[in-house]
Amino acid sequence: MNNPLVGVIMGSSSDWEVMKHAAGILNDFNVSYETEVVSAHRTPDRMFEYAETAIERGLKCIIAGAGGAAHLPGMIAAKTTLPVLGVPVVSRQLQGIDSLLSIVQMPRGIPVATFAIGEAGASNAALFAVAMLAVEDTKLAGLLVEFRRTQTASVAAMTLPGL
Ligand SMILES: Nc1c(C(=O)O)ncn1[C@@H]1O[C@H](COP(=O)(O)O)[C@@H](O)[C@H]1O
Repeated sequence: MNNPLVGVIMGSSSDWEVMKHAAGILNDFNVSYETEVVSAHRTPDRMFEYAETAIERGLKCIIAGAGGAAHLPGMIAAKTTLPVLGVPVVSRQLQGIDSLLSIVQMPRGIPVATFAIGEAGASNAALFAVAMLAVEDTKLAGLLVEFRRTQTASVAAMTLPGL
């Protein structure tokens, strides 16, 4: 693949089961991306370096997933002006409510676009990244229209089991 356009990062390898759904969507749309474990809490220096070099490395946005005290998306957003898309990962004790609130309740001035808890949020964050890139890429825009068309057709074809 070409130089990565999207960074997909997460606080721990244990987040991969959720975050792989973002990677899967980017694969489907043939969007180049990189995946890394970066933690604001456990690898703060690496987190700063990742955010500070993101623009010069050619990234256009960063999808950041974390669970529990999920400060990673907000801290990445604090150190880069790239759009940051936050994915709350389901946590063991509080089922991801803690992750969601940690990501969504940013102070004014440092936004993080926050998605739903878990797999659907990871998929939608990637679809949102695709939509942002598609603004300047007509081929990608066409793929997005096709994706919606296929989705609409598959929902229209849904049947329900009898009683
Ligand atoms: N929320 C964060 C951050 C951070 O925000 O910097 N770093 C790791 N974590 C989260 O800790 C959870 C448990 O991690 P482990 O499974 O490694 O114990 C993960 O969901 C991770 O995202």
